[in-house]
Amino acid sequence: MNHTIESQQRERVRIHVHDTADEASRALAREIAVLVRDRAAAGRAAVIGLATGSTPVRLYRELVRMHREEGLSFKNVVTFNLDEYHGIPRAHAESYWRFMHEQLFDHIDIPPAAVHIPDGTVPRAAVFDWCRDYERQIKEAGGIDLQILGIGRTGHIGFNEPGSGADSRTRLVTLDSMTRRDAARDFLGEANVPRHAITMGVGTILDARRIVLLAWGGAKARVIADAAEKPPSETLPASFLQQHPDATFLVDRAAASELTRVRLPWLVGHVGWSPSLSRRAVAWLSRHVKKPVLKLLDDDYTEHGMADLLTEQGPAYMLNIRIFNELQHTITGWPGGKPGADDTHRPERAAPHPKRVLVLSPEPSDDVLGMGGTIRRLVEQGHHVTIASQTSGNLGVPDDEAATLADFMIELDDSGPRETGGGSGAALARLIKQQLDSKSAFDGDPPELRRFKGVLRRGEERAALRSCGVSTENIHFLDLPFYEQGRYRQFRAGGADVDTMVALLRKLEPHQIFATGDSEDPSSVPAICFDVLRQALARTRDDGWRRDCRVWLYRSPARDWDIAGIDMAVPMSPMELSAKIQSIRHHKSQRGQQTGEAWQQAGHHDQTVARAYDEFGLANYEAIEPFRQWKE
Ligand SMILES: N[C@@H]1[C@@H](O)[C@H](O)[C@@H](COP(=O)(O)O)O[C@@H]1O
Repeated sequence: MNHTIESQQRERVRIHVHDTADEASRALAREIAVLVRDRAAAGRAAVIGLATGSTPVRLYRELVRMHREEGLSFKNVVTFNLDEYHGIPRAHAESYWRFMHEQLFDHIDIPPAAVHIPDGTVPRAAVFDWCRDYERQIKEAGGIDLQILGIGRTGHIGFNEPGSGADSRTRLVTLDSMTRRDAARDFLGEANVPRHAITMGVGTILDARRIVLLAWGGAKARVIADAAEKPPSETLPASFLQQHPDATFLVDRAAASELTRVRLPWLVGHVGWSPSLSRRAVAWLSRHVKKPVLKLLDDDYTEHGMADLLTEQGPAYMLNIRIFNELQHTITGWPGGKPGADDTHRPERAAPHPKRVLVLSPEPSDDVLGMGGTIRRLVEQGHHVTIASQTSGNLGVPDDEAATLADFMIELDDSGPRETGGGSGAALARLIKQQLDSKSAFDGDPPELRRFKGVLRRGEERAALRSCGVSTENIHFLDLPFYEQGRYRQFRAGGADVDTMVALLRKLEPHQIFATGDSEDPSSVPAICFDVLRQALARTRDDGWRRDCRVWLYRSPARDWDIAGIDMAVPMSPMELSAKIQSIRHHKSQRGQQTGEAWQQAGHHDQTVARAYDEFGLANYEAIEPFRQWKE
């Protein structure tokens, strides 16, 4: 394994970091095209192992484009898919069979007989023989030339969960609880996620001549670093790829962010100590040696590879105080700026006051989850707060929630048209009930049902924001078209989405924009919403109001932030935290979709940030909502 340079010395597998997932996907598509064409020229088949999930979607789009625009033919291609849920029919909306056809096979000229996907409908008693036959077919095809992989947060490849050995073969497996939780969104509730799957084994995968594992977004960063830098072990099946002679991880910047060369570069070579890197290093050291910053000694620095930082910016006493002050200055109870105060060391400017503040929420509940406490403060401190929910979020509403509301409306109507007015509402409710009754588990919702579910989320959003003090006329629902016309993993934002965003920005001319989703999985709703904002900001770059506008990022509910990356920390008292939790609980349709309710997670994350500030030697708050300033 001689591929590493100094900064990559901890990496036990080849890793290519691309700026974006699109760029990485295009690079892999080019590699596949070369393989396919070379084999065609030699009169031979190219055997490719394929993966499902959000991750390879961009790759498949690019291959379809190459087929349509560049004449890339798949007539000599044979494919073997990694895995499939067991116990769901092919027609199920979430079957991998359907996924592969919708994403790729229906759009290219691959012969149907050349496509192999594990069969999730094989009866339990026949699975063992079926799996052996799958292995035989792979061998007969000459083995896999190139295997494409995604990675689950448990470190699984295919559905080889922790505990899968390096010599495991194609078989029936039980899904891990984290994997089922991650799939809960697609299946509208964890309870609907199948418990079993058929998957190629780790050994089957390792037999491929070349392997490329793809990963995008910050949620994958930890598992990518572990899979690349820790010794191979069954607890993290992707780590076995280290033992393969030709395996590559192809990742975007966000997914690379936990690699030692990115997170702790001073441990693997000489670095230039920029202010932000010094801050990160000191925060890390304090956590690592479990000492508040003001107690760090020169020896602590030198023993942890930071002697040159001391030489440049020390001694420890001076450096400690400087970083202490920097982090101290991120804390503010005035997220819109403190009017009339000296703002030299405050995260936000004092003037103008009040500010026009725009809070963007990818789906209706993201705003209160990420910054419910801060929204309340901004309103209390007299700012003009407008909230815009970018998408309707209707895909996130379980059927039974819609049924409950429809029943309620029908009941009102049945109890006497005079009192209720009767009429169109109840007629709609009856239509919704009909649609729910006749809907198969395999299909998407008809447009009326989606609108109805959207209305439900609007009601919840208004209730949640009302409890934060925001008045109803300041709540906008953008219903961005990419979401209304799409479904999970198939979203595609376009000009109409950006136009909507630009129109809102120009109407409000905000001094502050709060948004989220910047380093998420690029096919997730928050990431697409952020990208739409980014494009709208690029289009309005020369508008006069932009000179006085700051963009703040709030944290997505699923992840912790290192305190060194926080530019503004808004503390909450125990009362304020419980008020925030009450606001979140108004999003009733979102409850019970997974173990660990959203409000518990949000509270837990805010308390984790507060604890990190405390352990660093700053004030001890109940909870903190963190923000980062975004720069183009
Ligand atoms: N069986 C699939 C894996 O093959 C995939 O890699 C993983 C990650 O999915 P995503 O790409 O959506 O993050 O999900 C599932 O568990």
